[in-house]
Amino acid sequence: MSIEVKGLNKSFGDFVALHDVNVSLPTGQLTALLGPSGGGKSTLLRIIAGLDTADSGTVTIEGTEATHLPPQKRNVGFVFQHYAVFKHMTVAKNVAFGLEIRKRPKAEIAEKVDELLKLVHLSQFAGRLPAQLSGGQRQRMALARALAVEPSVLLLDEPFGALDAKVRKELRDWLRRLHDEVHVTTVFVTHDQEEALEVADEIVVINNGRVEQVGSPDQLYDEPANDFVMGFLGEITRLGPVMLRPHDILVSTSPVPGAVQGTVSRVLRVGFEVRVTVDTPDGETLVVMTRTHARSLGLDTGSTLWLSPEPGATTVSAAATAAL
Ligand SMILES: Nc1ncnc2c1ncn2[C@@H]1O[C@H](COP(=O)(O)OP(=O)(O)OP(=O)(O)O)[C@@H](O)[C@H]1O
Repeated sequence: MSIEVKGLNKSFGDFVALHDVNVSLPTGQLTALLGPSGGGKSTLLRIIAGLDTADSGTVTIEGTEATHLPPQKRNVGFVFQHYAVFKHMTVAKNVAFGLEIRKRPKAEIAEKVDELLKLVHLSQFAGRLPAQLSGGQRQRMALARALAVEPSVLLLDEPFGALDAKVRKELRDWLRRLHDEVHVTTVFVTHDQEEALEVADEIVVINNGRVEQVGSPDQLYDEPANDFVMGFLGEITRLGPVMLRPHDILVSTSPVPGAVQGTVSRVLRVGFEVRVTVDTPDGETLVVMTRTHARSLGLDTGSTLWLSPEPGATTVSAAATAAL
């Protein structure tokens, strides 16, 4: 294991930011810490980096007990959303910085900087100042700088958070490719489920200071541990005793044994999908997504429908979801 976090607790005054957090992250993997704002993702990352201390619990990095080690002794590289770059230094100098303070030989530094700038596709900008780069280019420079000292672990806190959607998506694909090339154990924080599902090998879902589930994108999607995980990864709706995805509901215009009966209150066509809002006799409103054109089913406001989960649909119990 590259990173082992055991029994971690952290409070700020009365506020519990992390509650008995346990995670094991294998070497070489790209892991996302995913969850809503304020859930504790950054606090966990900062404690792994050594920028913050836990009230109790341990952090082990590559087999070394690191709980009380200062950041510079942990062999971690980090990149934060509001990158701290040296504004007066060129891109090449920024990347070389960590190696220079470690007093590496000049030739070795030059070679390493060259190699890293190639890796992040910034070779032609080596002589520019950070202010002369775009936001995405600056983040790539920050990644090259973090990688320069060959950390055993790379920690990224919403590294693309401040960038516009298109650049964000490009950098996301690029990070995945970079990771496939370099294989350094990487942990990144995101509140964007699509980003986590697309990029990560493994996702740690964190909410209210607790780990809700750890798993591959497929595991989380196909076997969500609870309604929170399922709802955070996409839209869910309640159908009788279960929660499920709106497109996993079978619609019938004639009675089906065991199905939930309801009345259509709205039909909305969005491209190839039809979103049908249905009111049930016990006062619930749910949304069904169907690709069949509503007209072919004869659906209209006021129609009666019978709804049941598609065979094989992923469902979680609705018992604990009263608070949703
Ligand atoms: N230094 C601090 N003092 C007091 N409270 C703090 C401090 N740092 C974090 N918190 C609180 O701890 C909780 C978790 O914060 P954290 O930054 O870890 O969340 P997050 O999941 O990373 O959220 P975001 O995506 O918004 O960054 C928040 O409610 C935050 O207000």
